[in-house]
Amino acid sequence: MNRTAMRASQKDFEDAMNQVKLLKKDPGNEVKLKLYALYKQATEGTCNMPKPGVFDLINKAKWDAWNALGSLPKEAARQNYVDLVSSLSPSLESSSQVEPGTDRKSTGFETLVVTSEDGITKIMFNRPTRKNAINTEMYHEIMHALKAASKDDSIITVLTGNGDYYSSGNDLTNFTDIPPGGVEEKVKNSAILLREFVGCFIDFPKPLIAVVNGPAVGISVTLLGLFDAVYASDRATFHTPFSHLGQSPEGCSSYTFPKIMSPAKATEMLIFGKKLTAGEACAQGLVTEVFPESTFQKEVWTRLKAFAKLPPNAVRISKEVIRKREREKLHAVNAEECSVLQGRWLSDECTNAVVNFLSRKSKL
Ligand SMILES: CCCCCCCCCC/C=C\CC(=O)SCCNC(=O)CCNC(=O)[C@H](O)C(C)(C)COP(=O)(O)OP(=O)(O)OC[C@H]1O[C@@H](n2cnc3c(N)ncnc32)[C@H](O)[C@@H]1OP(=O)(O)O
Repeated sequence: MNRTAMRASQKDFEDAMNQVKLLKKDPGNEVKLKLYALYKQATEGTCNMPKPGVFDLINKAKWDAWNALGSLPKEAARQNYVDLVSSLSPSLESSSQVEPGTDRKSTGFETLVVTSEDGITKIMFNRPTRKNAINTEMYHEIMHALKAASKDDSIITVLTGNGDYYSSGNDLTNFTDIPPGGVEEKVKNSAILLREFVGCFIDFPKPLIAVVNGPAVGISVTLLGLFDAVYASDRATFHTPFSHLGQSPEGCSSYTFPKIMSPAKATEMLIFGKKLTAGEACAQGLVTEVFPESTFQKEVWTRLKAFAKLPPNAVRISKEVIRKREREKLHAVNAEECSVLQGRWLSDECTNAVVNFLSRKSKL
């Protein structure tokens, strides 16, 4: 069958939407407007929105692109969308062969489920049997997903966990995979990876929201200081046992935590490893609001959907105004924390703690 005779299925269309997020190169504004217009036409039909005002430049450009499609049928728009994405990414057709049972919305990710709807991109940690511990692949995939989310049509981005944990932090088996260059090379590369990873959170341009569905440990806690809002189930706990692990604070927490919760309270968490309940974390300002587990998902997602209806430009510009003064400082803190951690990872204190965990002699 030639392409014009083909009709893209809903599955092809969803695959194409996911593929757009994985594009390595920004396709440029003109193509992005075409994609937007075809997507709206395919999902909602003929443009039925009021024309935005002349000063709302971005939304006016989007409206113009959608309106220009006139009464193009939904099926044709869907096919044109798939064809356009396919022309941007030659690998689309082969990657649409997804293993049975794989969540189609997360095509391309091994450790995450990434979905985008109602103006919200949701990045869900998806290693529930490992308590969503972050292995090297997951560090890379989170960075990839954040970069895609920063450029997509969504208004807000949400991180959450699949299963009973939000995340148990760094996967301690990351310490076991020593390359031919030896442990020094491993430590150096790990510090580069960590710095780049945390940098993605510092620079993220849209509101970043954590939906903390259960216990959070280590780096998954420290990063919360870089989020714009943190909603937690009353089942969640917040634990940064760095001294117990022979390590030191990261994720800019050496700077953000004393500011958020006072130096003394930050000391209890970051040096003495005090585990906070969700209520305590809220009282300290790390968590925005706590919800009962029984209504957590419903209440939080209702609220987030309302946030995602706000005018996109106002939301993005407001985040920039609030965050920009601190960005340079945060990058400097991040660099210093990573440099200190390199030394810690080579210490006997750290080695012993990791060996004890991996040989099942210790748990938090
Ligand atoms: C030199 C190279 C360094 C490379 C580093 C790269 C960049 C790192 C940057 C960040 C640095 C550090 C920050 C941190 O995050 S420190 C915090 C690290 N996390 C932990 O110490 C948690 C360890 N886990 C536990 O203590 C427990 O598992 C738990 C979380 C309290 C849950 O206990 P549980 O009884 O409810 O469940 P359990 O049976 O233990 O867990 C199920 C299986 O999952 C495995 N698992 C859980 N968490 C981790 C983890 N963080 N790392 C590796 N594996 C984990 C657990 O072992 C179980 O597996 P199995 O069924 O026994 O095989």
